[in-house]
Amino acid sequence: MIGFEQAGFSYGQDRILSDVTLDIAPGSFHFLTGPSGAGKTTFLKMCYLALRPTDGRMQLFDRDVMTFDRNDVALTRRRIGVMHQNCVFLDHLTLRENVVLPLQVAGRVGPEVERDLDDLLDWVGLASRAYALPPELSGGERQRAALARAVISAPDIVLADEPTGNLDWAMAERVLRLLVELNRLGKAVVIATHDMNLIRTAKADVNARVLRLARGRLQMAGADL
Ligand SMILES: Nc1ncnc2c1ncn2[C@@H]1O[C@H](COP(=O)(O)OP(=O)(O)OP(=O)(O)O)[C@@H](O)[C@H]1O
Repeated sequence: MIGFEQAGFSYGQDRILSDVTLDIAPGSFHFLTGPSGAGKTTFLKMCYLALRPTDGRMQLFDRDVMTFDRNDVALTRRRIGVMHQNCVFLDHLTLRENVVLPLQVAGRVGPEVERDLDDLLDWVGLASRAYALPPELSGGERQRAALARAVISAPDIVLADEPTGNLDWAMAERVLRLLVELNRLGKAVVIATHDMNLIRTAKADVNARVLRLARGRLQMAGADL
């Protein structure tokens, strides 16, 4: 699904990732951890084609990413849902309108989508907040709205960058549970996080692989987690 072979990434002269060899299989669950600035966001950006490796090889859905033209990138991104670290919403649109925006941009709205949207808002526990404006939402509501927006296109992969960063534990667990449910529905999930508690909690429920990024290298974390 996402395959890296001796892949690396540099911002100009600054080498961030080296020699990454990894396969993210359909339906798998990965945590990505490591110190601040280690390159977790950079790695996720490669996974959703915002960046391409500057060396080595990377495949996405069985195709070498270097062969993707703009159209391929746009089509492929629809198969990847992203919860960004600081998710941005359009403040003049309701939560419901913000969540459906990716489909609207892709010209894919209709009565069926409206139904799916209601189901999705219900699933994330935001049905009663559907017509609220983003500035009126709490941190936990924003994160769940970000998750709904990430999955509105029914992606095969869900990437989440610090999805529980500013949340209290009860809300963090709630967001985690939603991500675990998505994985049970067959989606590959990758979560970048500093929160070891979150990783331990998830490991009780899912067969998650923990990857640690440090000094530009990606390693499998030990069993002490
Ligand atoms: N667009 C950019 N141009 C140049 N350097 C960048 C760019 N984006 C990130 N960096 C640098 O790359 C390194 C890795 O950043 P990245 O955001 O991927 O780390 P991270 O592990 O996600 O950090 P955090 O946990 O703090 O979010 C950092 O040193 C950062 O300053």
